[in-house]
Amino acid sequence: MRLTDEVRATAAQIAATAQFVRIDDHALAAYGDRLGTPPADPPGLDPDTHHLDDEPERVATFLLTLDSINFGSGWWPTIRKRPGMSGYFTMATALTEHARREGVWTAADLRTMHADALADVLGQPRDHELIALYAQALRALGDWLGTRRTLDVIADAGDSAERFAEGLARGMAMYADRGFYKRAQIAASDLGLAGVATFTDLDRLTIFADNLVPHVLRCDGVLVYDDRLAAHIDAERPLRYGGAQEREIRGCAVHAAEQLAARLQVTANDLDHWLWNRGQDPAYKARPRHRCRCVFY
Ligand SMILES: Nc1nc2c(c(CN[C@H]3C=C[C@H](O)[C@@H]3O)cn2[C@@H]2O[C@H](COP(=O)(O)O)[C@@H](O)[C@H]2O)c(=O)[nH]1
Repeated sequence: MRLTDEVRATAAQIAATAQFVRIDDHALAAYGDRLGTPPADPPGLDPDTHHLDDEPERVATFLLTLDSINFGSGWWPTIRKRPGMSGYFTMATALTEHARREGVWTAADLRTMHADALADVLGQPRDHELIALYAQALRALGDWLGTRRTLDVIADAGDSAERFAEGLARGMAMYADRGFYKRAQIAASDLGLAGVATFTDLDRLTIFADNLVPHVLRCDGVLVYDDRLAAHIDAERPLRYGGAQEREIRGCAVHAAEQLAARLQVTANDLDHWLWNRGQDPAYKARPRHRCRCVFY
């Protein structure tokens, strides 16, 4: 089964049997009106926080590096965030500044990545467990790239974002987010957004099941958590990766988004950017969202 079909099937299965999370069909039906018109500007990577002004090979390697550490939301309360920046943008900006100062890391640099050096680049404590996981993820990326150029790895996927995502998920355990493949899919999407990949099947991608898009849907009444789960999250207690509650939050979000995308006649990929950027609003950030310490989001 193709990767995105597996994600859609998993989400439908989870939604059909969920005990702790449900999709409110009335809120879903009315959500288009609540969302209003789609954002005027198409999704794009912010050039201030992403290293895009470089040779295509270096931009591609930079984005694959960034998306290989595009996780940690379960640790966000424990990291040093930059003023006014979310966890993701704290890490993306630090990596961008390093790339502009020292150049983009090559696969050989990645293979020998140490937590101490990475912590210094990201402005984080050297002994933080998330940084050790980031260093492990970057060494794995260096090994996976081997002697290949990033653009050649992209070319090997032809014009298919899905095939590229399948290659990441098969090649690196830290991308094998079974049933959701959030980072494998967002990596393909980001390479497309940056124009260093010309994928023609981005409409096959689902939303990227992180912890912010489900939170936006919950705040907006489309997802309803049972009282105990809601209290657990509102008390900022963590959820276990792969546990029923964590899977139901992500699965119901993916399934609701698939229905919403069809109803609004937008791609799930565009809907993701719409909802994720909606979630940057302080009103959403002010409410606790689910926290899960894993290497997938
Ligand atoms: N579904 C979805 N999840 C995304 C992104 C992005 C960034 N994508 C860039 C590309 C285009 C956009 O304009 C962004 O500039 C990060 N994340 C996830 O969010 C979480 C952190 O959030 P916060 O606490 O706010 O930093 C964390 O799990 C991270 O993995 C996205 O686009 N979609």
